[in-house]
Amino acid sequence: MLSTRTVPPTFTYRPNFITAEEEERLLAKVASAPQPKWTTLKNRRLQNWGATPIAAKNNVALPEKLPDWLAPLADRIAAEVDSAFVFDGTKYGIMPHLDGPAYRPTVATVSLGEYCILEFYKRRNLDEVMVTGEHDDADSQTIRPTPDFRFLIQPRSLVMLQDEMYEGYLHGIGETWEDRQNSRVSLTFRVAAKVSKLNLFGKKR
Ligand SMILES: O=C(O)CCC(=O)C(=O)O
Ligand SMILES: [Fe+2]
Repeated sequence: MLSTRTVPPTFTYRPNFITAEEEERLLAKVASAPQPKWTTLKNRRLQNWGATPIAAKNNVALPEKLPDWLAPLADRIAAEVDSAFVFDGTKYGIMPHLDGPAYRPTVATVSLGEYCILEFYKRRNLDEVMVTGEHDDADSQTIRPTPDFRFLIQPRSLVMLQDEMYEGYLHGIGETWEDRQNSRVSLTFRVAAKVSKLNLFGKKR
């Protein structure tokens, strides 16, 4: 961390939020998901569970339950969490971005397997990229500015970005050049801002 004084209070870091046994169970569940559940991005792949805001539908999400292996963890974070993304592999980092308005301004991330360096950049103007959970590393050739602050995020920890940290700062993950023992898997939990009253079959709930 470069400076504690400038970090807004809406950043939360809880080391050892889950136990090593829970971490192992979650990693096994992620690994056993059926192949079509994975979407491959440039530098990582993702699984989406629960509500997914659909950009083409003005970010309205279809209601969908979290699976049994994610729901208890989501409940421990907040009762209303309805959306989870699983990311695998961040060796090449993630460009600074905002998670965007499709979700309420809180994101909670549980890290598994490996550490990462989470970097924050104060948002300078309102035109800066707005991207949602599926954004990827499209412009990874861009030179990164120096972050305003950065944190070492350990596996099994919980990170929460809320309000000012969610909306007033871009976040990204630094590239890691050294060979690593493990790949990093992250579980990001959010609450969709707008959920449709229709279920998956187009019928009213
Ligand atoms: O993997 C992480 O810790 C965060 C990923 C992220 O920022 C995102 O997918 O929006
Ligand atoms: Fe993000």
